[in-house]
Amino acid sequence: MRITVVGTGYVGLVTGTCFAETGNNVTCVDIDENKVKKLSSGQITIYEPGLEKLFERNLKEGRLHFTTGLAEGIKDAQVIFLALPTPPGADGAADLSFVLKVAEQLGNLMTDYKVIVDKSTVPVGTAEKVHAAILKNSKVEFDVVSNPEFLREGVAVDDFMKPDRVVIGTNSERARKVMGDLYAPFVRQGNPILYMDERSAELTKYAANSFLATKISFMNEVAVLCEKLGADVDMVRRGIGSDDRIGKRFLFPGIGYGGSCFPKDVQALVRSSEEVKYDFKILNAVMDVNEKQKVFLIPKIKAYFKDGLKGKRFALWGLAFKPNTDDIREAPALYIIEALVNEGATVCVFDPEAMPNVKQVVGDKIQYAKHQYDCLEGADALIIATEWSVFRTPDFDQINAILKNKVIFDGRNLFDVQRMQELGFYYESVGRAVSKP
Ligand SMILES: NC(=O)C1=CN([C@@H]2O[C@H](COP(=O)(O)OP(=O)(O)OC[C@H]3O[C@@H](n4cnc5c(N)ncnc54)[C@H](O)[C@@H]3O)[C@@H](O)[C@H]2O)C=CC1
Ligand SMILES: O=C(O)[C@H]1O[C@H](OP(=O)(O)OP(=O)(O)OC[C@H]2O[C@@H](n3ccc(=O)[nH]c3=O)[C@H](O)[C@@H]2O)[C@H](O)[C@@H](O)[C@@H]1O
Repeated sequence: MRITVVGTGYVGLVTGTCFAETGNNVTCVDIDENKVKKLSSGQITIYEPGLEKLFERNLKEGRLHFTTGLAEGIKDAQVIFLALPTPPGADGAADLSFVLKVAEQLGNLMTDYKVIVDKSTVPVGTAEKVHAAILKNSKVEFDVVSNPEFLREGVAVDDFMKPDRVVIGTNSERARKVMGDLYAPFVRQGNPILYMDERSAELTKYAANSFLATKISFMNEVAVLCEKLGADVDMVRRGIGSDDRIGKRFLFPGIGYGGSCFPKDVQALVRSSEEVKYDFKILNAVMDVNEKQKVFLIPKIKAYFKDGLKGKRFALWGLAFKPNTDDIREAPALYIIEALVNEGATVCVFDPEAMPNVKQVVGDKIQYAKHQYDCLEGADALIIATEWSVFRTPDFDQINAILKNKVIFDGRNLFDVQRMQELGFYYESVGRAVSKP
């Protein structure tokens, strides 16, 4: 099939590459000239494990093309995916201007039947708005489909290639057939394509992200309670997760959910609810808990350093909002850095992938180490903000030798408390006992 993907950011590039991998001819369109230039010359623009190999192969074999020209990009396409940004507007609702602008342009450019697919995360009713925006200028038949994306950064290729489910929202039989054929190679494992109406598909995406965020905030509150009541959140997590009705995944407490999606999508669903005069109480609490959780470690750090944080030096491991990505959007580490710097502390950071992105935002307010152990030099304590694998089994002798005090504040519960006790570290984590040698 001939496919066009408009918007070649995270989702667009993964979508385009994976459809090319299953034999389709894909053109990716983006207004960012620099990005298109890089991608056309074989330079990948995002860090995503496993993507580069597929990208290079499909580019070389001529199934993947990049352009800044929308007209040229959609000329022969049977299906056009819109993978455009939907950032929060001033009131927290999703800003649809990117999507609707392209929809209006498409109306002028289309010369034969096409299926236009909303891949972006968009509020209920957007498919109808996109339809209306295209119809304003269009002289040809078309269908608009809602096909939300559920991939996670860091495992995006696997999530796209082997999805738990594919949601296709349309009432058009013609579009349903096209989408079914396109996704057939991805659902061979027996996972379903769920056909539904556009509105249900749109709400499914927000409900999924909001439910996952709720699980996380719930566990973060359980963790607080564990600390107050002397229970261990790891045990409680295992205890409840073994029940199939609850499930083991997304029960890890920590320093709050970040990233480009959970924070914005939970907020957008709350705004959508308000528009229909519904007070979504649970989600307001989920957001509240998450705000507090991002700086959960700060009071612990302040309580430890009774003489204040002014002049103290901290080593910080992990900047990305989660491991295996260089994405720092809404990363809890940034909130921790801000709080420490505001208290007059010095911070030296290390992250395997995200340091260039942090440098752009935070600049020389902090120091950047070349190696995870370099930033421990002269530090009063180590703080862990992202659970990269390289941080899970560090050389504790080296930490001990370099770090000024044997003090670790761990926002991701990486180490066994008993072991830290034996190693002689003062060690605080989330929802577990404190190791006080
Ligand atoms: N990042 C993720 O993990 C996921 C994101 N989503 C949703 O997918 C959508 C896209 O997200 P990302 O890929 O992360 O965004 P992104 O910000 O990485 O990429 C968007 C791209 O669209 C381009 N663009 C903007 N206006 C354009 C125009 N008029 N014509 C052509 N290109 C244009 C930008 O230059 C940029 O390259 C959002 O609605 C997001 O919520 C859904 C699932 C996962
Ligand atoms: O709509 C989106 O963009 C995507 O949002 C999330 O994916 P992503 O943001 O890439 O990352 P997750 O793995 O979901 O993690 C999100 C945040 O939750 C935190 N988290 C996750 C799991 C957990 O148990 N505890 C926890 O604190 C992570 O540290 C991270 O900050 C969803 O998992 C995807 O299904 C969805 O497609």
